[in-house]
Order: sequence, then structure tokens, then C-alpha cells
Amino acid sequence: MALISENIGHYYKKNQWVLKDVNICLQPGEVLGLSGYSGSGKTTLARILGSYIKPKEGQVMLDGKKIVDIGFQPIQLIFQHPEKAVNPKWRMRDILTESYVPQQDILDKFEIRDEWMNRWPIELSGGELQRFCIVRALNPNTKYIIADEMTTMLDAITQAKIWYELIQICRERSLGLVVVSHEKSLLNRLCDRIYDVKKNSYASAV
Ligand SMILES: Nc1ncnc2c1ncn2[C@@H]1O[C@H](COP(=O)(O)OP(=O)(O)OP(=O)(O)O)[C@@H](O)[C@H]1O
Repeated sequence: MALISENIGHYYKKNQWVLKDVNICLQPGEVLGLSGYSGSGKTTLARILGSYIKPKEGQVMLDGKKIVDIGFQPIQLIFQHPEKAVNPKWRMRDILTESYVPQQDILDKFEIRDEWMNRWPIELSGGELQRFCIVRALNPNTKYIIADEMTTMLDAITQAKIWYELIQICRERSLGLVVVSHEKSLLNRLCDRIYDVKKNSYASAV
């Protein structure tokens, strides 16, 4: 069930192309990095891959088919700012279980404590909240995860723990993972391949 972007092009202001002729193929279980300087279009591409933005040119295909907007989305995005990705009027238990009920072992892996379940989002730290967003994205029907600067605001130890667990789960379940980051060292450590958004080309992770 490959995730393929065919000749993607996008602009926000007419004819000022942010992306042009982007062709990406991501296989299940593969970890792909998106690199590029600030403003090069990484987030734009991530949102196109996750069907948050319809590109001006080209299309995204999953398993040879166009992605439909209705129903559960098999491509899940995780954003840099978890507080913007949750409903502030919902308690954490409801946020977590909106689309499925995670098993205890996955909550343990991400060190999500039972006492947090009755809290409101504002009563958790950014790192705690992000762990809920990650587990929420790991619905059994998820096929691809797109993580856009997901751990940028976390300390190095928490960052390392989260990536370790997420990559293990992705490998076990054969989920494709797109890691968007401006940190080349992080991408080199995590990814099988890296796509440079501005150069429109792949470079092998070293
Ligand atoms: N909604 C929008 N309307 C207009 N221009 C936008 C919009 N979103 C992004 N842009 C512009 O498109 C370009 C690419 O932005 P994008 O956020 O995709 O880059 P990025 O590589 O993710 O940057 P960063 O690393 O700083 O987050 C930038 O010049 C940005 O100003």
C-alpha cells in the first residue's frame, strides 16, 4: 500500500511556486525524511501528503487510489504544536479515545499516566500532550504517519524516547512514516531516505 505523490506542484500566490514536480514514493514500513531550509515547503508538502491541502498540480495516491475525505483517514498527521491539534473543551480521555481505544501497553510505551485522563489539555505540558496526539494517531487503521516537527519543542531525552517507541511501532505494524524536520542530524538518525524539498531530490541517510 504505497503512498505516492505524482508531479505535485503548489503555490499560495498565483504562479509563485512553493513546490514543483514533487514525486515521492513511500512504502509501508519505510521512514522518509523531508528536509529543506525554513520556508522551502516542508510543511506544505506534509499537508498535501496528509490531504489537508489540495495541490494545484498533481495528486496523492494511496495503494493506487485517490484518497477520499470521508471516514477515517489512513494518513495521520502529527503537528509541532499539540495544543492546536486538540479540542480544549474535551478531557484527555475523550481526546484519546475519539477514534479507537488504545491498549494499555501502548499507553505505557509513551508513559501516559492514568491520572492525566480526567485533565483538560491546558493542564498538561506540551510533551505530555504530544504523547496523547501520537497515540491518538496510531489507530489500527492508520497506514501512514506524517510527523511535522513533532518533537521540536521537547528536551533531548524525551525526544529520543518518543522516536524510539514510534519507530518500533511503525516497523512492527509496517506503517510508513514521514519525518519533517530542519534538523539534519535527527533525519540522518531516523530515516531510511531523505527527500530535500527544495532540491527535489533524494539523498541517502548517512
Ligand atoms: N497559508 C499560506 N498562505 C500563504 N503563504 C503560505 C501559507 N503557508 C505557507 N506559506 C508560504 O509558503 C512557503 C513554504 O512554507 P512552509 O511552511 O511549507 O515551509 P517550511 O519548509 O515548512 O518552513 P519552516 O521550516 O520554517 O516551518 C513559505 O514561503 C511560506 O511563507
